Amino acid sequence: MNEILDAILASDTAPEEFAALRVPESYRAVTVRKDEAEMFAGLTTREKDPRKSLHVDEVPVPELGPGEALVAVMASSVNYNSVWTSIFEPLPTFGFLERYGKLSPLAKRHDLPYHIIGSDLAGVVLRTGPGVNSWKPGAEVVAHCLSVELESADGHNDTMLDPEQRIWGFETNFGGLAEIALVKSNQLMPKPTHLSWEEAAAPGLVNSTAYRQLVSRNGAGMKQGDNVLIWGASGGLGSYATQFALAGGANPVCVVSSPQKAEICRRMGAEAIIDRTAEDYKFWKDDGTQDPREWKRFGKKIRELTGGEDVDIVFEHPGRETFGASVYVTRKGGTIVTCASTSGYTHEYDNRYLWMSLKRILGSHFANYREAWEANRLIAKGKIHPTLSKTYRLEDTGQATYDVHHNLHQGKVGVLCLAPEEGMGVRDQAMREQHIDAINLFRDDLSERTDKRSRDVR
Ligand SMILES: C/C=C/C(=O)SCCNC(=O)CCNC(=O)[C@H](O)C(C)(C)COP(=O)(O)OP(=O)(O)OC[C@H]1O[C@@H](n2cnc3c(N)ncnc32)[C@H](O)[C@@H]1OP(=O)(O)O
Ligand SMILES: NC(=O)C1=CN([C@@H]2O[C@H](COP(=O)(O)OP(=O)(O)OC[C@H]3O[C@@H](n4cnc5c(N)ncnc54)[C@H](OP(=O)(O)O)[C@@H]3O)[C@@H](O)[C@H]2O)C=CC1
Repeated sequence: MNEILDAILASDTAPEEFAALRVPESYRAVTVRKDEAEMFAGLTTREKDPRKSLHVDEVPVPELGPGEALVAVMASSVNYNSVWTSIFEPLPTFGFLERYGKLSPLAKRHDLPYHIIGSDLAGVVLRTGPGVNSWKPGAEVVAHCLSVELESADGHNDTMLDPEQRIWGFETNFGGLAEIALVKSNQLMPKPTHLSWEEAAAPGLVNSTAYRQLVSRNGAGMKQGDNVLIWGASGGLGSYATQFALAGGANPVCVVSSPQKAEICRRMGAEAIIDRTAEDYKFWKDDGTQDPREWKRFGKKIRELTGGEDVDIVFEHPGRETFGASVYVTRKGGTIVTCASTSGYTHEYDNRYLWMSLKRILGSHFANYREAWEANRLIAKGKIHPTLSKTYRLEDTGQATYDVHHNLHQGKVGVLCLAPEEGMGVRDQAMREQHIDAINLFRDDLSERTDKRSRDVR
């Protein structure tokens, strides 16, 4: 592994030298273990502690198949699906691996008693399998997390509709929170040259998801001037949705839960911000009854901020707790676009407000190949920026995941895999300088941001 790291850090290693490097037999990876899937039985969701279920194990390098690549992972990031996996909710992920394993002998490799998690990476291609021509050893890449087989016509227009669609590192094995990852080569995209490894690894999953959900014609198809209500506007998904709204000429109405998060939204350029903690909305009177007066109070607040207008689009993901309010506050003919249900997946809303006002609810999930590519291109062009706030070592992924589980984080949380420290891997310093303030906007404090500007990055 040291030889691989030296070759990457040298930054002028030729592709043929990368191809000649010996791939080790094993590597360190963050795993959950099948025999621990019941370890949190009887505990509440909040009590389930990722620090107990996530391990850093030495695992064998998987056999490389046709159309695949082995990537040396410099950095990865924590996604909320890392939280779901680590608390074995809503299902232990081993069922996904077992089902995938039935597909073919190659897919059977994924069905193991341990699951290497992680759905983002930035790193360097080490080896490619038969049939891979576009990517060579030594290429600096990021990977999106769409794994598809594409043997069925169902997915030929929109690869998210493939019946064998899976999220890499969640529904497949050999994910990105590791020193080496196995991906299909179609997941690979060029690493943005102005970003460090951990910055480049941060946007992938959430940026692509927000792009489809909000911008793409497969999602809400946001247009200039739209009012867009964004829940968790400084969180993983929301921090990209807010940027897309601002960059696309829409008006984000950002919902957050603290003055610090409100300040981050302001720094991004948003003006309409609601602190849900300060406003103390109680959309539910008890576990089974919502309070429409609270929906109305929320709607009035939105109207105050928009000059009397209702929202064209609600960017939904909290789910059960907010969904009734989201349907209520959407304007006539508007769209509630949802990709998740963090607070509970059985939603309740008053359907009269949906049909009488001709609103629509739209389901959205990750992004197809093309959308993921377009979302990464926007990062590479400096139109949309990573929202990395903090970076952990691979050994501390449990703590990093705990932070996200308990909503202690801002934006995205990064993990250094092979990268020995933050700030490495920048290839276009001039472009970085142009965007440095935006890149560091989510960093914890100003002094850290100043450090990052002046550090001599490799
Ligand atoms: C990019 C990042 C994303 C995120 O972070 S998303 C958030 C994290 N993800 C989640 O929380 C989702 C986790 N996944 C799940 O909870 C489950 O994954 C699903 C609920 C989505 C699906 O569960 P399943 O048990 O796989 O569902 P079934 O499709 O109901 O399959 C069971 C059997 O039911 C059959 N079936 C499906 N639809 C029908 C139908 N309409 N009529 C009759 N049968 C049906 C199937 O074929 C299959 O059958 P057979 O067991 O024999 O294979
Ligand atoms: N289908 C898909 O493709 C994808 C789905 N997801 C899912 O989306 C969800 C969010 O992911 P992500 O943005 O990365 O997570 P984060 O935790 O980074 O951000 C979510 C934000 O939502 C807000 N929030 C959480 N709970 C509630 C609540 N009960 N009411 C109102 N706001 C709430 C919080 O912001 P604040 O406290 O400031 O209000 C929080 O910061 C997860 O369930 C994840 O699994 C994520 C990516 C892709």
